[in-house]
Amino acid sequence: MSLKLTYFDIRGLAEPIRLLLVDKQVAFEDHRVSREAWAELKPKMIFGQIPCLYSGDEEIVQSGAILRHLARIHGLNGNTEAETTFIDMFYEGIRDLHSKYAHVIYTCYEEGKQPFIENILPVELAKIEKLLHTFKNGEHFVAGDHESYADYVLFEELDIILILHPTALDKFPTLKRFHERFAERPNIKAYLNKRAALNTPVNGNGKQ
Ligand SMILES: N[C@@H](CCC(=O)N[C@@H](CS)C(=O)NCC(=O)O)C(=O)O
Repeated sequence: MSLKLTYFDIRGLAEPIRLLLVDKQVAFEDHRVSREAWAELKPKMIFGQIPCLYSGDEEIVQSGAILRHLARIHGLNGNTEAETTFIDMFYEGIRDLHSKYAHVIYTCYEEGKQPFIENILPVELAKIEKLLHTFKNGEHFVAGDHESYADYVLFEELDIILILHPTALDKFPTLKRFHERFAERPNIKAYLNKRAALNTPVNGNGKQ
């Protein structure tokens, strides 16, 4: 089955999907559209937005749906209903933090960055760290012993938070260790090195 992931040449909402595919060594075309090409493509998209994963004849949009689709296929969606529910819950919690992050990045970076770092980030990270302790004390993966799609989302979120505020995880040792461990996974590490050389922007407006 041929796979093509269409998104802008930024990390944004596609990056956890790319990380999952790279880590699991799933071959895919990493199709990055320019703003000019996007004007033509937009009307053809189901919700007028990307990322879009083309899987054979199937066209899948909505980043969460893409992640869960891949998670079901590659065994990254938990082994029991309770695990799957926990993974989804964890994912949605990170999405909430990401919405707050994206609000600052896209609407009020200059005046909003510092208040976000001081007032919002510690509160949100504390909740996520607490939840990460649920299985195996957070020493392995979100769902305990085995990987899930939420790991890729958590890693990317922590990674971009560290760009915004390099000491953000200093008071959150479990999150910090998770981030360090995940970055050392061989396929992830190779991808991160390649990405660093390309200097892929984090967000669409150049703010990070
Ligand atoms: N809920 C969607 C949101 C997708 C979205 O906001 N995509 C943005 C890029 S991050 C986009 O396509 N922007 C261009 C546009 O709306 O014309 C998802 O999770 O995939």
